[in-house]
Amino acid sequence: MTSTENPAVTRFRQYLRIKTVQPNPDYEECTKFLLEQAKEIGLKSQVFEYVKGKPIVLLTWEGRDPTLPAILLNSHTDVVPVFEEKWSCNPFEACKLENGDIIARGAQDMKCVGSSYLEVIRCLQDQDKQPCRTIHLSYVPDEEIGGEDGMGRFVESDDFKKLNIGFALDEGIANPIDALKVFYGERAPWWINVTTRGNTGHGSQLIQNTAAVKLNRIINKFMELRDSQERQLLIGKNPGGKKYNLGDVTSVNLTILKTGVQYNVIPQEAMAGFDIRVSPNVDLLQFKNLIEGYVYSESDSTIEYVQYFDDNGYTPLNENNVWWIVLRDFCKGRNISIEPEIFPAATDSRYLRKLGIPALGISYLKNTPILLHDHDERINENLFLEGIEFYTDLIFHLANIQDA
Ligand SMILES: CSCC[C@H](NC(C)=O)C(=O)O
Ligand SMILES: [Zn+2]
Ligand SMILES: [Zn+2]
Repeated sequence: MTSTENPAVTRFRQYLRIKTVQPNPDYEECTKFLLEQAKEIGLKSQVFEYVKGKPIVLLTWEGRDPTLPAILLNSHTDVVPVFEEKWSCNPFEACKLENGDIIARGAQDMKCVGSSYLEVIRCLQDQDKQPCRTIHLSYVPDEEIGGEDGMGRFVESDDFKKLNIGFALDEGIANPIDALKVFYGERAPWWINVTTRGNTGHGSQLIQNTAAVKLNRIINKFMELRDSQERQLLIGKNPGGKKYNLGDVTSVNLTILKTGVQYNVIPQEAMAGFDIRVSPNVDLLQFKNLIEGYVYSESDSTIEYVQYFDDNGYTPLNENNVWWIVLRDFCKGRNISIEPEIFPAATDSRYLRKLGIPALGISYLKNTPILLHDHDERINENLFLEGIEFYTDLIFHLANIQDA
């Protein structure tokens, strides 16, 4: 006998089936779906399109006291590409296994969260529990490719300023153990191209100051920096005596190398691309001077910032942060362990924190393998439903905070 599926799960699976996959996400279909949901629930909806074809869907449930700063529940609508042949079923069918696992691209990152937010509003309305603060649900495009045309543009707009956001929730990551990750900051993503130029000639000679020789010296400096950070991660302790997490150190990775035309011709130009993530413990200006010093120590060498974020501030988790206190005590009361950390990669929260808006990243994915961006990304339907209960009570508490 087949049991009937919980309607929340059915709606979640519908959302997963919309192919918002980069590089050509179907944002039109996605917007249609979200607006239908809003209509069903009775939420006010707005669509902002600061960049053509990249809609930001904003759904609003007004609170009992709309003069109080509002809560923002943010999620991105795009998902990363798939290697379909590596999946055990079609990543855009959202198939469900006997054990309740739902397999789909976006199941963890982060349509489970975006769906849960909608279900939270349904639940609170069913329970006749209108909180005092207004709740906005933002569904933003392009997070997976940097978010400049999504959250980046949104936070700069008057539409955003009018919302008077006091606190935001955004994505987290799965945790294989029985605890929730809570992200209160992230590292600044810098993607750089280092280009060197030098003498050319016959490949049989020992010509001085070639582009490759210069680039090699620069790469070595970056690699020494990488080694120091790796050592800190593996054996170091922070000033509080705790082991470092990845988010606490700065990562440097050589990810692109380009040069050469023919074996016996010394190339006149060489390029190295690095993915650097600058920890919130680091002064950004000093760090910029340090790496530019590496590059400019070689003649005719340049640095280009392909991705650059000039803020690595975080949301302090102290007694003055009433949002954090409520969240921490809420989890404690429910016997849910939490692990506060710095997110190692980049999320849309950085745009909010840069404006001074406190933002915490939580995906209700405990006891779950980390499968974001991986093959067979999945979430169990029972965990998804448990997450809705969690978010419903948590968001109700947060949206009823009086003094913040
Ligand atoms: C710098 S924009 C790219 C964003 C992407 N975010 C994640 C979560 O993978 C990253 O950190 O690589
Ligand atoms: Zn994500
Ligand atoms: Zn992602």
